[in-house]
Amino acid sequence: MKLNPLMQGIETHHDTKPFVLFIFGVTGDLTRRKLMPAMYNLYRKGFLTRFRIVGFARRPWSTEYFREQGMQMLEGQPGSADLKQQFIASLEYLQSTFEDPAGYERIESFCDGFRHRLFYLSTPPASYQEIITQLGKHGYGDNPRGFSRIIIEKPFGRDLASARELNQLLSRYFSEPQIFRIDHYLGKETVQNIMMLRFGNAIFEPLWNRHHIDHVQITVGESLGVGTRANYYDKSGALRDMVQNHLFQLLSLTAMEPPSSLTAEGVRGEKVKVLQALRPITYKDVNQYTVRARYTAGFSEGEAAPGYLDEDGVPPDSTTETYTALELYLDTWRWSGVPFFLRTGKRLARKVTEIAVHFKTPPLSLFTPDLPEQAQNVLVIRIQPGEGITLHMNAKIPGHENAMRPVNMDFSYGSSFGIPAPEAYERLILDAILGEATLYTRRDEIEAGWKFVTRILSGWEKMETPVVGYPAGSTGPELAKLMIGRHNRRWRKL
Ligand SMILES: NC(=O)C1=CN([C@@H]2O[C@H](COP(=O)(O)OP(=O)(O)OC[C@H]3O[C@@H](n4cnc5c(N)ncnc54)[C@H](OP(=O)(O)O)[C@@H]3O)[C@@H](O)[C@H]2O)C=CC1
Ligand SMILES: O=C1O[C@H](COP(=O)(O)O)[C@@H](O)[C@H](O)[C@H]1O
Repeated sequence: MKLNPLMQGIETHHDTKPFVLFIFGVTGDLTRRKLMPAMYNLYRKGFLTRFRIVGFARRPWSTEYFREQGMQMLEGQPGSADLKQQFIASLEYLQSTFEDPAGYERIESFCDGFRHRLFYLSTPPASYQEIITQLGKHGYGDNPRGFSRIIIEKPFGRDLASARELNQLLSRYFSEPQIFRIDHYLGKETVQNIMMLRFGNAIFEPLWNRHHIDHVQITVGESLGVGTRANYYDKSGALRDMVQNHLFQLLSLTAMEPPSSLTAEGVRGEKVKVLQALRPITYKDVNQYTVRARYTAGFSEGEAAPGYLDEDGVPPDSTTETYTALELYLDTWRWSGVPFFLRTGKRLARKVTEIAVHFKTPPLSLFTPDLPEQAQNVLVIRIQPGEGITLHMNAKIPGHENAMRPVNMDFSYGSSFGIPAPEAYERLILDAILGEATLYTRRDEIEAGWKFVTRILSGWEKMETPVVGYPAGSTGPELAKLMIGRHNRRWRKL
């Protein structure tokens, strides 16, 4: 493959076939912040040879205006102005509403000279059905001359029934290998590294089970509040927005059995078994194994922060949770009896995503201090920020006594590799172009996750589970501390 002379000399390993990418909802926030920079960076790094990006949205933009906007979307990205102009020249605009069949009839005319097509649905979820049906009815699910793929943003449904409905609709027009359901956590380097850590090193796997592991904590904390997204978020809440997708992906990768191959089917086949092995939380147990909460006024990063109910766009009678914590069990030989504690929330003390594997304490205590918690080895996989892995262990304090204290063994991506990790969307879009689906969620995975979560949602409704408060900028509600405290364990510091 010939490298563009303006490119920065980064070696590429894949050669993509010429394709047209249709972005539905191209005037929206996701395209501006993530998709356009990701496509540009793939181009800059030499992954894309011949391509066209067609923006499909309602606003009366022209192709010229779209290109101007496109340049603005690349502000702050590396590379010369000439390189950016080269990239921008591949943009075209198709103005239409999603409901108007005439818009879809024009799609073919943007494909001249290109055999392969991708349709990216970066739109309000309420529009997915309309767009899929229109694409299907216009025959874009089939493409005898090349590939035709569809990428769908989250949220994929809002419960089991709606996720199934969406899957059924998709399957009328597209086959499973043509469908790419996005979970951007799978595009994060550190998330991909979970499998490398577990299956690329011989030392962890023998310990990775109920004989040696006491419990696992998975935390996705955010310091930001709901921001400008109340309209979407208030109809969703933390359980739907974060647990069903991102936290369940982290759980699956942590708890899965080794796949027999690294193919999409091999990996996804093992991941789905984890979700299927989750012990269901019945409505009677919902208040024991789950916590729901929302932030009240407080201080976040040194500034006064309003409570959720006072955020713009949040209805005064909202009962949406901005925090949830779960105690989960996997009914498998490997994990029987090992609790998995999951928590996620907005407006917490800091932004942190991590998986902490807490190992059992030594069977006999020989050294001081004899504090079980300190003696516990913990392997912390830091997804973000400060990407890396830390092993907490105990070491002798220098001196004449046999005293010990916890110390850390650290691996940091920044200092070990010295190159910035690509943005999640970069990797994910490239994989869709290449037809590689390992980092996308399969139909049965989505449905298994929703099945578990929908049961909790109806339990909350039936038991009228209260939404307790936690101050903005805090480490979460007291109830979550009590939940984990019942087992003489406690959450890691946020
Ligand atoms: N933004 C983010 O950070 C994230 C977003 N997502 C998901 O990505 C998707 C897109 O999000 P986002 O970009 O924020 O959404 P926006 O609301 O910013 O953009 C919506 C887009 O859809 C277009 N649109 C809406 N209705 C119609 C219609 N009837 N006909 C034609 N065009 C229409 C809008 O066009 P116009 O403006 O011209 O009216 C706009 O381009 C959502 O599913 C969201 O959940 C997922 C993770 C993060
Ligand atoms: O999907 C979503 O993820 C973000 C958090 O993503 P991260 O990459 O910053 O960890 C979350 O803020 C948002 O509510 C949710 O829709």
